[in-house]
Amino acid sequence: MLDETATPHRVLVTGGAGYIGSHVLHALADAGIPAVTIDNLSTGRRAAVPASVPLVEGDVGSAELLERVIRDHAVDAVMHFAGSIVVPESVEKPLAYYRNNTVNSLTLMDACVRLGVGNIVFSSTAAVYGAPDRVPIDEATPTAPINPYGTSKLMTEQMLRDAGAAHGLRSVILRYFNVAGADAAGRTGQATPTATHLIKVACQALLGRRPALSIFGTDYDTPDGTCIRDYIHVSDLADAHVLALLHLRRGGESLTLNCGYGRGASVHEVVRTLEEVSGEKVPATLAPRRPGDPPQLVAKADRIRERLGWVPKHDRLDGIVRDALAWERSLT
Ligand SMILES: NC(=O)c1ccc[n+]([C@@H]2O[C@H](COP(=O)([O-])OP(=O)(O)OC[C@H]3O[C@@H](n4cnc5c(N)ncnc54)[C@H](O)[C@@H]3O)[C@@H](O)[C@H]2O)c1
Ligand SMILES: O=c1ccn([C@@H]2O[C@H](COP(=O)(O)OP(=O)(O)O[C@H]3O[C@H](CO)[C@H](O)[C@H](O)[C@H]3O)[C@@H](O)[C@H]2O)c(=O)[nH]1
Repeated sequence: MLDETATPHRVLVTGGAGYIGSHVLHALADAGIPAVTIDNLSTGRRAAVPASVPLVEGDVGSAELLERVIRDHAVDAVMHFAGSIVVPESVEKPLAYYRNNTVNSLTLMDACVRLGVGNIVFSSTAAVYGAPDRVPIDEATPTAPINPYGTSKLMTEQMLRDAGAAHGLRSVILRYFNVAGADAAGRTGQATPTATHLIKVACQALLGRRPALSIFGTDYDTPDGTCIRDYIHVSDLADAHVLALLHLRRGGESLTLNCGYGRGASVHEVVRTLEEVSGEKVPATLAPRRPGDPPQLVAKADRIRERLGWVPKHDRLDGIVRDALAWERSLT
C-alpha cells in the first residue's frame, strides 16, 4: 500500500518524454500537481520533460521498476501514454505492438492493483472505432478496429473495465482523435522527425525538411475528395487529462470519453490553412489513397464537456497549424 507519511502524492506519467505526455507534464506543472515520469526514450526526448519532474529512464514493462517508482514517489494515480503509435508498423509487427501496448499495460495495471493505486487515465484512440460508416462518432459506436494498433488499445480498454469491476481500479479512457499543434509557449512539441501525422508532415514540407507532402487520396466521398479528420490541439488534450485526473482523485466514476472538437477539416483545408498562416506554398503532390484510411473521422464530443467540464481554448484550425509551424521552425 502507499506510504501515507510520504506526501504529497505524485501522479506517475508513463511516456512523459513523448509528444503528448510532455504537454501533459507541463500542464500538470502549471497546475502545481506533482508528477514523476517513466520513459525509455525510444521515441521521447529528455529535453521534453520539465525540469521539475523526475525522469526515471526505463521500461514500463518492468514490474520491478514500476513497483519501485510507485513506492518511492507515493504514486496514487497513473497517466499511461507509453506505447507504440505507428499504424502501418503495427500491421508489420503486430506482436511488438501487443507487447508494448497491451502486455505492458497489463503489467502496469497489475502493479496498480497490487500496490493500491486506484486511478488511471489511459491514452486510447479513435482507431478503436475502425472505419465507422457514420459521423459524428459517439462513444457508443461499436468498436471495430481495422489494425493491430487499434486492437492493442481496445484490449487495454477492456482490461481496464474488467480490472475496474473486479479490483476497484477506476479509469478515464480518453479516445483521442487527431492530435496536432504544440505548446503555444514553445516548451515542447512533436519532435519525431519521421512522424507521419498530416500537420507535422505539411509543416516539414513547407520548411523544406521533406521534399513534398503527398496528399493521400483525392477521390473520397467528401466535399473536396480528401479525407476529413477532427484535429484537436495537444494543449486542449493536455487540459482534458488534468481534469480527468482531478475527477478520479475526487472519487469520480470510470468514464470513456472521445477527445475532439466535433468538427472536421479535410486534407485540402489543412494545407490551405497552413498556406494562409505562413504566406507560403506547401509543396504537395496528389497521391493514391493510403491503405486503411477511413474517409471521415469526426467525434461527437459532448460527453467530455459534460462530464469533465472541459472547455477547449485552442480550437481554431489556424491556431493549431500556427503553433505546429512555430514549433517546427524552432527545431534545428
Ligand atoms: N499522437 C496521436 O495522434 C495519438 C492519437 C491517439 C492516441 N495516441 C496515444 O497517445 C500516447 C502518446 O502518443 P505520442 O503521440 O505522445 O507518442 P510518442 O511516441 O511521442 O510518445 C510515447 C512515449 O512513450 C515512450 N515509450 C514507448 N514505449 C515505452 C516503454 N515500453 N517504456 C517506457 N517508455 C516507453 C516513448 O519513448 C515516448 O516518449 C500513445 O499511447 C498513443 O497510442 C496518440
Ligand atoms: O503525409 C500525409 C499524412 C496524412 N495524410 C492524410 O491526412 C489525414 C490524417 O492522417 P494522419 O496520419 O495525420 O492521422 P490518422 O487519421 O491516420 O491517424 C491518427 O488519428 C487517428 C484517429 O483519428 C488515430 O488516433 C491514430 O492513432 C492517429 O495516428 C489522412 O486522411 C491521411 O491520408 C496525407 O494526405 N499525407
